Amino acid sequence: MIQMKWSEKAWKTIEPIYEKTVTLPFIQELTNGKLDREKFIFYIQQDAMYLSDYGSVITGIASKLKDPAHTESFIRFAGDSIVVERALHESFIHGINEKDRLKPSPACLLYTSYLWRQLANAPIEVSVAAVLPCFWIYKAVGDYILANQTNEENPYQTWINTYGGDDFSRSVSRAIEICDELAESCTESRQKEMLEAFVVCSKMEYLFWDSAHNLEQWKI
Ligand SMILES: Cc1ncc(C[n+]2csc(CCO)c2C)c(N)n1
Repeated sequence: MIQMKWSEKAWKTIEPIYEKTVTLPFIQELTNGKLDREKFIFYIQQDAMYLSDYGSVITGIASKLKDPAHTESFIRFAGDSIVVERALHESFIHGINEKDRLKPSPACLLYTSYLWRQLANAPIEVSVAAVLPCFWIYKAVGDYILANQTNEENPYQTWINTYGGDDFSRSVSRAIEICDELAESCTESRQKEMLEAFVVCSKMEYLFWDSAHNLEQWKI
C-alpha cells in the first residue's frame, strides 16, 4: 500500500479549520473589499509585529536544519518574508506614525510565543511543522479570495495578489516538501508531534484574523 505523505495527512486534519477560516467575516470582507480600513490597519500592524518574530524564528530554524538544501530554502524564506512584507506594510501603513503602534494583541503574542517555544524546546522537524500553516493557509486563503472576488475595485488587491497566484506558490510547495522529507526519517510518534504543532498553528492563523476583526484588546 502506498503510504499517505505527512503533508496529505496534515492538510486533511486541518481542513475543517481551513473551511472555518474562509468563512470568517475578516476573510469574507477582504474578499468583497468591504472590510473596515481600521480593521485592516489593525491587522497589518499586528502582522508587522508577528513577522518580526517570525523572521527570527525562521532564521533560527535555518541554522538548526541538517540538510544544507533545507537550510538554503529557509534562509530564502526568511529574506522573502522581510522583503515582501516590508513592501506590503509600506503600501498600507505608510504615513501612519510608527510610535502609534499597538502592543501585540493576545492572539499575536500567543502565536509568536508558541513559535519561539517550539524553536527553543521542540525537535527541529516539529518547529518546521509549526511554521508550515503560515505558508500553506495563506496560500489557500489567497487562492480562495482570488477565486471568489467580485469587486474589481478592491482596496486590498495588493495584499490579495501577494498571497494568491504563482510566485508565492513555489515557496509553499518547497516548505511542504521539506516537511515531508523531514517526516520520512522520523518515528511515528515524532510525526504525530509534527501534526500537533501544525494543527495548533492552523488554529492560531484563524485566531489572528478573528482578533483583527474584533480589534482585540487586552482585557486588563
Ligand atoms: C499571521 C500571519 N501568518 C502568516 C503570514 C504569511 N507569511 C508571513 S512570512 C511568510 C513566508 C514568506 O517567506 C508567509 C507566507 C502572515 N503574513 N501573517
